[in-house]
Amino acid sequence: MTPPYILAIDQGTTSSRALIVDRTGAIVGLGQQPLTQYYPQPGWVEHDPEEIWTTTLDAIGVALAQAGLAFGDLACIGLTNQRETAVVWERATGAPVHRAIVWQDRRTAGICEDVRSAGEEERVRQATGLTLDPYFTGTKLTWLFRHDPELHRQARLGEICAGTVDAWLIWKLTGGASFLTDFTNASRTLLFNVKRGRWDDGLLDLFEVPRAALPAAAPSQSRFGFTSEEQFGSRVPITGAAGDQQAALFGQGGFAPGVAKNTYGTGCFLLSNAGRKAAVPETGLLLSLGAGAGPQGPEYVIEGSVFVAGALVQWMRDELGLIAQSADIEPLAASVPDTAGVVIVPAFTGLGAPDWDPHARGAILGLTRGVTKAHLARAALEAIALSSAELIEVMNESLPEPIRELRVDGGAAVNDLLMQLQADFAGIPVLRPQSTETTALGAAYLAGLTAGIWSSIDEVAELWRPERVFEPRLGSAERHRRLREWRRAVERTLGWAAS
Ligand SMILES: Nc1ncnc2c1ncn2[C@@H]1O[C@H](COP(=O)(O)OP(=O)(O)O)[C@@H](O)[C@H]1O
Ligand SMILES: O=P(O)(O)OC[C@H](O)CO
Repeated sequence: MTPPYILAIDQGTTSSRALIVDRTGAIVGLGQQPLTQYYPQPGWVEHDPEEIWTTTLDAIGVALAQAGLAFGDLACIGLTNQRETAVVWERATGAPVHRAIVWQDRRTAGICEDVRSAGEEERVRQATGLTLDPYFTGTKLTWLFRHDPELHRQARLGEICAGTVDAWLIWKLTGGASFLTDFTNASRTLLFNVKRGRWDDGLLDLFEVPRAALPAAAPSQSRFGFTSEEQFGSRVPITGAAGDQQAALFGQGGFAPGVAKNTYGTGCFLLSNAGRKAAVPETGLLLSLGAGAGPQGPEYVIEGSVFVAGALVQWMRDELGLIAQSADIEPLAASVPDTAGVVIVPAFTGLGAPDWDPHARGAILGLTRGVTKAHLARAALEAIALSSAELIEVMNESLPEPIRELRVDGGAAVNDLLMQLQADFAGIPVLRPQSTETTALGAAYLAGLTAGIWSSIDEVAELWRPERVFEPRLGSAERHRRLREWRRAVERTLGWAAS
């Protein structure tokens, strides 16, 4: 253990985690607490904001105990979080007024369609870099305010705070002293102008979100305040914050254009550093702000988000009972040489990039009498790899140079078969770093750079080391055949739930 120590908080969709990172980038303590998922109606997904906070606190306690450190031993804190999820609370008391509406929640598909019918899609896309989809925070706030006019009135008066999970946790960590969000999270709200780097008044009007309810936005490497002495016994500075996918790109050394990473968690998030050019892709991908924004101005990322990846494995485990643990999918899938023609499209919550169809629903195609659960397991891993491979092809159209290698992380990146399938279907090497905790490391690097623990990006870049490289083994013709078959399968799921 090499001091100083950084606390990296990684508040994810399914769990809250805390990691203690030392000067060498080693993880010397780790705490993790699962988070309850609420599904009040089909297509709705909620979290309890208080539980987001208490699980975070518990995870911090476990991480510190494991490292043998006290809270006061921490030099600084870096925060990273599930993005887009909307949290609304009372400014006076800090009490949440509603459950958090999670990024996966589809309840605002109708609101998105109304905005689209009003001809506003292109204006929204050019200002925010995002597509009109229930995924993003903006329409979740529209929904909350429409459903509670009194809340809307209070929000206009500045009595309500509305933000993403980073804003909520910064507020809680600082005992209500800081109401701040970072640029990367703000760039996922549909309310933030990514070209101007500020909230967009026209979009606030369009989505009926009062400016008085929103936090101030700051670059990821900023001073976000100090922890409350009353709660923690010490004032530790929060010196970095970023949405988890931008943090992961940073943790993967994605400091310059051309580096791409894919995170395999609940969903899959493919991000590529796009440098300082703010061109919105035309191909169903998103333009967002990157964590590397510094004094020279903002840095952009191009992103393709797949909503369901590891969640498909979870579904096979929890709902179908095909496996006992997520890791069991690998030997089961490896017990057969192919899927026997089965293709699974896990459009459980609609489809993200590049189709953006909230009405798509999942399908298992190509079933025959001989299909076993092993074929289904293999088809599940192939679905994760094929959806990402297709996104790489699409992303290449928006990049000056095609992606040459893919850096990977996230809970499902430990799956060797999945990584091999990814290399095969993408046709490029897949590089898995020694530490797949790149999201938390990204937050730690951001915080440590601001606090002066590392003096430059170059110093941080040296901490990234590959653990294993998966080389592509599939011929080009077969690879293209599989991608075409995947596209045919996806097209069968589009619009399914629309009528
Ligand atoms: N060995 C494995 N093979 C495939 N999927 C896995 C494996 N281990 C975990 N997963 C999946 O990875 C996801 C957890 O990854 P994680 O990065 O912790 O997710 P999140 O940050 O979205 O909560 C779960 O959906 C789980 O099913
Ligand atoms: O919590 P994760 O890792 O599933 O990531 C969630 C993403 O930020 C959603 O955009």
